[in-house]
Amino acid sequence: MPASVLIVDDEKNILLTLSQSLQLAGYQTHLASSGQVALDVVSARPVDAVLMDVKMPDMDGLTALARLTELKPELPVIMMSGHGTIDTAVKATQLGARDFLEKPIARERMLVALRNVLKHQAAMEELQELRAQLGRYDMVGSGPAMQRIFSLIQRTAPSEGRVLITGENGTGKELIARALHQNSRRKGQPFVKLNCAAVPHELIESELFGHEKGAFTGAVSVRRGKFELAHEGTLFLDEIGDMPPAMQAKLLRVLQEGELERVGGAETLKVDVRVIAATNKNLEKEIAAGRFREDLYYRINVVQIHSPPLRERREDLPDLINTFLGEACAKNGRRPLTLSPEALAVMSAYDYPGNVRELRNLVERLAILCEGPVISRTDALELLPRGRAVVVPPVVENGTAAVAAPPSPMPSEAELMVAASTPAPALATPAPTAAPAPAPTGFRPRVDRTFREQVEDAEREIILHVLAHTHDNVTEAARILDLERGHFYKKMKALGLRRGQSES
Ligand SMILES: Nc1ncnc2c1ncn2[C@@H]1O[C@H](COP(=O)(O)OP(=O)(O)OP(=O)(O)O)[C@@H](O)[C@H]1O
Repeated sequence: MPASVLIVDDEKNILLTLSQSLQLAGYQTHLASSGQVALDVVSARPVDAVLMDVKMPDMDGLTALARLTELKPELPVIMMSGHGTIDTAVKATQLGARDFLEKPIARERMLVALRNVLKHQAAMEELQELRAQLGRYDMVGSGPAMQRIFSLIQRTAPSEGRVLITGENGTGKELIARALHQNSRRKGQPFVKLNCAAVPHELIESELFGHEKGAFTGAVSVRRGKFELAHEGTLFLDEIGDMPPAMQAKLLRVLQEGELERVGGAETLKVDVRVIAATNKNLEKEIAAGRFREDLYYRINVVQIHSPPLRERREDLPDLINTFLGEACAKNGRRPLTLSPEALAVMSAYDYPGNVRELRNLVERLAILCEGPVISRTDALELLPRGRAVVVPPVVENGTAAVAAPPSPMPSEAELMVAASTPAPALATPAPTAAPAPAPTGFRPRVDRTFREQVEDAEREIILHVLAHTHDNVTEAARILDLERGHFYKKMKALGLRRGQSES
């Protein structure tokens, strides 16, 4: 997707000339005739960089710059001036401008300045992403359930004992497995993961044990399996309850003897691997139903750690929300948002079927959509899936509930869409006052956005909605929308949407 540049100048000719030059160089452009319109544009749509004149009527460029950096601290702004004095340039830099161009603008100089600021920005975002990924292994929560988990991790990690982690999807089972590895003697060695539910049955043996060249059609070269890759480290077998019975027998042998053969191979290989398994199924029931081997169960279940669903440990919600909110604001270049007690009450009443993963995704949506700086009860209500949010009475100032409110209906899809769509026009023309009446479908056309922009708004909303429903599972979302996965990814990218914290 081309980078988008917002050009701010009160002179129409300059706007058009610069826009033409940038478009020829492959950029997408937005135009604003004043500082105020520029502020509206950046709060309404993704903009990668701003080119702004210093001298403008109404709001001068330096004031607009100060407001812009307050609104979007990460957004790179390049100032332009025909009356460039050292003083203005210094002031602009102090206010956060990344560069300063003198008018008349030399095309090449402008393109170099833009390339530089965008490169710098991309490097900063990558760094933030890495930090966020590292932070993922930090487990948040201080209630009794988490304390019990921490204590079990502390006592079990240094041993060689196999661990079975149980719990619903999204409750942090993988985090627990990683924490066990990180706190074990094996921590400098590999941590290898295999999701048994995600690999087709016919491929699982070669995934685990590897294969020799020519072992089956498609085995064009020798491949080491997860056990070999995890040698001296830890192998995390996620969703072990989905392992096919034939494989369960083969796994049992490796666990008992520490030996394996690659598919199609004659050589016996010795491996030293600590196995940690996880499941969202009740394995005792699976054994009773004949779907899981009892002997394997006893082999993997030396110590069991249960990760309870989030609805059973609501005491951790404030910590989790604050942590995720801080991460999401940093990741999306927003100033920190705070959660009002009313919003916390609404979020605490919801049951989170997708557990912590769902909470993380919801909070990231809040950080992107909420106009802030304080997240209100309405923001929280609009965020939660329709029909599933428990409507709690509003809270009065002293923090206690006011007269019980009648159960207010959840907003309709169309209302949510209008509330979530962005208010500001991209062009310098002020928006006409009267908005068109809603169409018979409930869709409310907007006169301040083009047809294409409104279609994109709707597409963005639909995708976010379905991703929230699938807990950020892109494959599943693509399936629901009947789109090819690659096309769905491209669409997300074109709309400026990112996959957020989803992990498979
Ligand atoms: N206690 C926690 N503190 C911080 N983040 C957490 C916590 N528990 C879970 N998460 C976050 O929730 C998401 C899901 O966690 P994780 O993948 O560990 O769950 P899981 O139980 O293994 O899920 P699945 O069964 O679907 O594989 C991740 O983004 C993880 O960082």
